[in-house]
Amino acid sequence: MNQSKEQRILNFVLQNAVRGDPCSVVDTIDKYCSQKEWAMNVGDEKGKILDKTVQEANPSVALELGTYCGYSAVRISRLLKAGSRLLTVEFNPEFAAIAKQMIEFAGVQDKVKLLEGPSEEIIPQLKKKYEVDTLDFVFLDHWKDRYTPDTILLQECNLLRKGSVLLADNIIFPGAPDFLNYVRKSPHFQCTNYPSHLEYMQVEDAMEKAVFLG
Ligand SMILES: Cc1ncccc1-c1cc(O)c2nc[nH]c(=O)c2c1
Ligand SMILES: [Mg+2]
Repeated sequence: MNQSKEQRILNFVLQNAVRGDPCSVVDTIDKYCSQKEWAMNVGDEKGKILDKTVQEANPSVALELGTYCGYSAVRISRLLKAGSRLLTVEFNPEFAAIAKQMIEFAGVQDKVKLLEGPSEEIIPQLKKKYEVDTLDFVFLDHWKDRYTPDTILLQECNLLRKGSVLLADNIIFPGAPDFLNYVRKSPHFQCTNYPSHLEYMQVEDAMEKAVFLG
């Protein structure tokens, strides 16, 4: 049975990155996906915007929607202070299996909890099942059609507090026009746009930061 692209990415990391070194895992994925096979990791250019936003938020509890191979889970968790945690949600079981191994190889498994299933089912479970009070940071990088309903669901579940930071990938490509419209028109969010490029390509993309105002 021939391997998936995601398995090939993981194998390249296992053979070329340094176990327990999150930066080397991130750099090795970027090397493979820029030189060998494109894949939908946030990448290094938008990754630097993610880094700055995470460092500014300095979250105790962070949520990622869309784990994929674990690139941004490793990238985010490497910046978390002691005792902080990242919950990352992946719907696709094959991707979740790859990400689990990627997270363990990077040595960040004590900071990262990988939750497998649809975001609309997992978000309502965060308070009771995963002992979340409120979320300090949310990275939206799953499916563009879920950005708006999941942002509404986070509010309905009282998971956001004054100052909670949402950061959304792929605002231009593939694009999330309804999400952009929703957060920019809402009196409950203060928005900032960060122009960038699609990972590993010279195609325009952008990230949008939306800070919840309560
Ligand atoms: C897959 C793809 N093809 C061409 C252009 C862009 C994409 C693309 C890029 C991403 O960063 C994505 N992030 C999360 N979820 C996605 O579905 C996704 C899709
Ligand atoms: Mg993306």
